[in-house]
Amino acid sequence: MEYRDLEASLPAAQDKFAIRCRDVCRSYGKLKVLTNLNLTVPQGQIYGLLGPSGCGKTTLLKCIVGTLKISRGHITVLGKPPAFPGHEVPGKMVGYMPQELALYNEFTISDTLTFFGQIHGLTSKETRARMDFLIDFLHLPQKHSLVRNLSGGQRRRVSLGAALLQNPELLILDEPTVGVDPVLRAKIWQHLVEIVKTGKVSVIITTHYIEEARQANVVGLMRNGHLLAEGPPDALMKQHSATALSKVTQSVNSVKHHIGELVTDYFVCFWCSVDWKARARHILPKGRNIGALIIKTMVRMKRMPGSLCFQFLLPVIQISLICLCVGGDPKGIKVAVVNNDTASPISSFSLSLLSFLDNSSVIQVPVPHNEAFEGVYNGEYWGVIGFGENFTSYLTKRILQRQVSKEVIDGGSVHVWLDLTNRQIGLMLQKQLHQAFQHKVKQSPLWSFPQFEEPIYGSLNMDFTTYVTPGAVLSISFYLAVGLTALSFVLERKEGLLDRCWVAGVSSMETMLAHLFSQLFVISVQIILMLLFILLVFKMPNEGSLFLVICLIVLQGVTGISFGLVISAGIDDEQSANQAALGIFYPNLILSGIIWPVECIPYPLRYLSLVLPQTYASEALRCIMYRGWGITEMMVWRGFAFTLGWNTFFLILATVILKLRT
Ligand SMILES: Nc1ncnc2c1ncn2[C@@H]1O[C@H](COP(=O)(O)OP(=O)(O)OP(=O)(O)O)[C@@H](O)[C@H]1O
Repeated sequence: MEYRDLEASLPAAQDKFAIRCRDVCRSYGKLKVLTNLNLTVPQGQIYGLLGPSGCGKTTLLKCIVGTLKISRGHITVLGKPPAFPGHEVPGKMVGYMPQELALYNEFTISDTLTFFGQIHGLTSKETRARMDFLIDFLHLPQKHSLVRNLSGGQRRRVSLGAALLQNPELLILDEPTVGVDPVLRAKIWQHLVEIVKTGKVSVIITTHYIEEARQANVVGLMRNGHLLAEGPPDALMKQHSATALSKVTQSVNSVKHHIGELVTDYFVCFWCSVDWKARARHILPKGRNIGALIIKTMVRMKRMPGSLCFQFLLPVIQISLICLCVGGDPKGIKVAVVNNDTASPISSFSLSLLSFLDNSSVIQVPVPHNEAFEGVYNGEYWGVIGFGENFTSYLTKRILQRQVSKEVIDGGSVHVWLDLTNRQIGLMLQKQLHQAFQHKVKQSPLWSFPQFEEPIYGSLNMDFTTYVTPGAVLSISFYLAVGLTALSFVLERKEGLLDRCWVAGVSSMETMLAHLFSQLFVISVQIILMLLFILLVFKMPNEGSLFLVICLIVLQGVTGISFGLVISAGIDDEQSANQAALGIFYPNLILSGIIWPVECIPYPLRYLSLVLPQTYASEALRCIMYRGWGITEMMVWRGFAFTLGWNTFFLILATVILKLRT
C-alpha cells in the first residue's frame, strides 16, 4: 500500500469529526507528556488508540474530557472545546470510563447506575430500563450486589456500564477490556461496532491488544507523547510492517498539515458566540447534581453505620475526656504530716488547721520526721507538712502580741517541703494549705485576709476545665471537619471518582456545596451531642445565647471544611493529607490560647496567635458562655468576623489551587 492510499483513507477535513486535537501539548511539571499531538476521531466511528505504557494515552483522554488543561494547542469535542459554556461535554453527551475503577465501594450496582442516571437527568423509568439491559449485556451479578463484594473484572464491567448508561454520543474508554474474559470482550466490541453503525455515536478507546484494535475504524499509534500514525487498521498495519515507521509518520504528518490548514481559526470564534444565559447555566450550581451527591453521601453513610456512629460520638468522647481529665484538682495526693505540736488536741491549732484540708485531695499520713523525708525522696509522698513543738503557743503569741521574736515567728509557722517536679500537684497542695489557713483565720477576730466577694463574671470555684472547654469544642469541630473533608476528597480524587463525576457534568462548585450540606448534617449532630454533654452532664455554665454558641461552633466546623478543601486541593495522597492536618493541629492548639492564655505567649509569636482561626473565636465563645455577652460586644463579633474571614480565604485558596493544578 502506498502512502497515498493511507492519505486517501483518512477522513477529509470537511468530514464531521467527534474529536479533533491540534498541536496539543501537556506537561506534568518539567515532564513533557504530550508534544504537538494531532488526532482526529471521525464522527460515527471507533478510534483505537494504541501505544506503549506511559506514552501519554490516559493524559490525552483526560485532556479530551477536560479534567486536565492543555498548555498549548486546541481540542474540539463534539463541535466545541471541552467545558465550553452550555456544551454537554463534560455532561450527558459523553460517557467516560477512566482507567481507575472510579466506583463507590459502598454502593450496589443499582445505586451506582441510579446515581449516574440522576446526574444525567434520566427518569427513574429510563434508568431502570438501561440498568436491566446493561446487567444482562455485561453479565453483571444481581443489581443489589455491593461493588466492594465484586471481583475485579465485574467492577470493570460496572464501570463500563456507568459509561454506557445514558447512551452518550461519545464514548471515551480507557482500557475497558482489561480483566474481561475473551467472550465478553468480543461481545463488548460487537456492541461498540453496533452502536457506531447509526453514525451518531463515536468511540475512542485505548487498548494494549493489537487484535482488538483491528476492529476499530481508525487506529492511532502513539509514542512519547505524539501520534506516529493514524489510519484504518489494516492500512496502517500493512504500512507499518512494510516500511520504516518514520516514513509513515512523515506521510501522516503531511496529511494532517493539509487538514490543519482547512480548519484555521475554528476555535477562536466560540467564545464570541456564547450567550449570557448559557454562561449563567454553566456557572450556576444545579440542584439535581447537588441532590444526587447528597443522596450518594447519605447512602454511603447508611452502608457504614459503624463509621457514622464513630463520627457522631468521637467529638463527645473527646470533649468528655477533656472535661474529665484536664484542669481538675489532683485527687488522693499523699502528704507526710510531722506534727510535733505539744498542745492538747482540743486547743491544738495544728490539728484544727489540718482538719480544714480537703481529705479527697490530700491524704495526710502522720509519720516521724525521718520517715517523712525518706518517703518524699522515695516518691511515696508529694510533700511534708511540719509543725514545731510550740506551734499552738507561738501562733497564739503571734496573734496576740504586736512584736514577737524570730523564734516565735518561726515556731508558729507551718513548714512545708514539696516535691515540685509535678507543678500541678505542687500548686494544688499550696492552694489547699492556703485555703485551710484562710478557713482557720476566718475564725479569728484579729486576723483578716482579703475578702473575695462573689465575682463579677464566673464563679469563685471556676476551674481550669471551664477555661479550656469552649476552645476545645471549637478545636474539635474544626479538626474533625478538616480530617473528614481532606480525606474524603483526596480518596475520591485518587480513586478517580471526582474526575468521573466531573465528566458526568458535576461542577467543582456542586461537589463542594454537596459536601458542605451533607457535612453540615454530621457537624450538627456532633455539636448537639457535644453541647448536651458539656452543658447537662459536665454542667459547664452558659450565661449567653445558645443560638450564638451553636452558630459559632457550626461556623468553625465550616471553616474546618474549607481548610480541608485547601488540603485536598493541594495534596494528592491521603498520607500527606493526614500529615498536613496533624502537622498544624498542635501549633494551632497551643498558639490559639485554647490550653493556656494567649497573654502567656511571648510577643513575636503572639501576633501570629492573634490571626489564627481559633484565637478570637475561642475568646468570643468564652465571652458568650461565661460573661453572657451578645453579638454587639466587640470581643464577640470579632470572633465571628475572623471565623468568616478565614472561611472565605480558605475557599478562595482552594479554588485557586484547584484551578492552577488542573
Ligand atoms: N499526575 C501525574 N503527575 C506526574 N506525572 C504523571 C502524572 N500522571 C501521569 N504522569 C506521567 O505521564 C506519563 C504518561 O502517563 P499516562 O498515564 O498518560 O500513560 P499511558 O500511556 O496511559 O500509560 P498506560 O498505558 O500504562 O496507562 C507517564 O510517564 C507518567 O509517569
